[in-house]
Amino acid sequence: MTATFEWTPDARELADLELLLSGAYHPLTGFMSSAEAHAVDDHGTLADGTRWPAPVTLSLPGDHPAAPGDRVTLRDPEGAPLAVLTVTDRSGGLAAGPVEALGAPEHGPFARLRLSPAEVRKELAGREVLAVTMRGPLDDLGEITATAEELEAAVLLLPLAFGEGGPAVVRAALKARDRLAESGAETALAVVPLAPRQEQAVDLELREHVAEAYGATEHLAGPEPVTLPGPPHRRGLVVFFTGLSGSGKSTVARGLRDALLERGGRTVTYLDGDVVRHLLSAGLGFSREDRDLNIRRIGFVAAEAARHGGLAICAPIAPYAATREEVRAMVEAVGADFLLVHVATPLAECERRDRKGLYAKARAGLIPEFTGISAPYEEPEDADLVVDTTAIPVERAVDAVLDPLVQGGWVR
Ligand SMILES: Nc1ncnc2c1ncn2[C@@H]1O[C@H](COP(=O)(O)OS(=O)(=O)O)[C@@H](OP(=O)(O)O)[C@H]1O
Ligand SMILES: Nc1ncnc2c1ncn2[C@@H]1O[C@H](COP(=O)(O)OP(=O)(O)O)[C@@H](O)[C@H]1O
Repeated sequence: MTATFEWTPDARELADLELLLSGAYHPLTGFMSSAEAHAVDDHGTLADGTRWPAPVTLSLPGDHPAAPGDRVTLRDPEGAPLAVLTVTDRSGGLAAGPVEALGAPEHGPFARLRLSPAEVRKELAGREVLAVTMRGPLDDLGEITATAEELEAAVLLLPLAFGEGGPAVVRAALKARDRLAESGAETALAVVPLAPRQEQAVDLELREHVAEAYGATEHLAGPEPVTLPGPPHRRGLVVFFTGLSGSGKSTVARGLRDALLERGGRTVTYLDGDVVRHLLSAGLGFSREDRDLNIRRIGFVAAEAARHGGLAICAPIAPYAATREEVRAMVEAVGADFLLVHVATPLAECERRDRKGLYAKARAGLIPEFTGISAPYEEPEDADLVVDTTAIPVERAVDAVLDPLVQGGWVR
């Protein structure tokens, strides 16, 4: 019996899916099996000997029930169905098989410029085409106009828009198109959601394949973007405190917030653990699943604040290392910095303080899954700062966090 399941691929996989469906990855029509991906890695060829530079795969956790013969509806993060994958192989943590589109995908900015290879080939039919794939601005158009003239070719700008920087690349391509038009070159433009590959040679070869699918007879790779991160005092920053209940997270986090507001110069979002649990995470308990969801929600809000250059302070227990790492990745993905502060006050001292009487209750077995007593706290191995508040006044603990922020240039 064929069963139908659901899955939401990650951003890179969704970008690959779009290219599979649009024909930009011709002759590929689906995701590769792990054997096919290895063959591509080892020999640079598909099973039939066709050259192909990069694995195009879809990860599916081992405990996902889809088996060969089943169908999986692939959805975007907002839940819109994009395609159906008919599973032909499940090994190596992957799901392989052909994909079929389900309606037209929804796009964000510059949706009207997401032309398919067939549309572009039709527009430029019968012409020599010089395709220029770009991930950053084209400062010097001389080489492009000279090559196009020599080949008597139309220019096809293919901004490779993926991730946060995507819209900026498309804006750069639109500018270049205007300047090329002024110089009299016939110019077309299509946005291609091709995520960069780590190895430059692989990336270049894949760009060439995609350009060819769009009808290119020649391909020029635009310069790599030079990303100069802004100065630290303008970059987003998340200061994420973690530690046992009673270790001093809230006290130090509040002190830091107040010190920053007194200095001025940065907008501060303070996500207090208790306030979060009353609003954002109301209804969640203290199972591993609920704690993880709580921390992901905090991370999401903090990353949104940091995306726009804000400084966010969070102070939950956050007992699990993997979840803290997820939050670090979420924050770094929006181009902001992440500072993990381990408030490493030992359990004995937290229990001695027992500010809310919770440790006594936990010892008496009245609170199940209490961190440090009957639930784990995974000590961070990746803390950027460690502060033990056992024997220091609050002001010193606050300075221990504020000083590195000033030293690092995040706060002036
Ligand atoms: N079972 C159990 N374990 C740990 N803590 C408990 C529990 N039940 C209630 N509380 C109270 O909830 C506060 C911790 O909530 P957090 O949101 O920071 O926890 S977590 O990060 O989701 O693990 C924590 O507050 P703080 O003392 O400010 O850390 C406790 O007061
Ligand atoms: N150096 C210090 N830094 C922070 N808290 C301290 C310090 N010394 C003593 N404390 C006391 O420890 C307790 C910490 O509680 P709290 O900040 O609510 O911890 P958490 O948010 O980690 O549960 C407070 O009663 C605070 O006054």
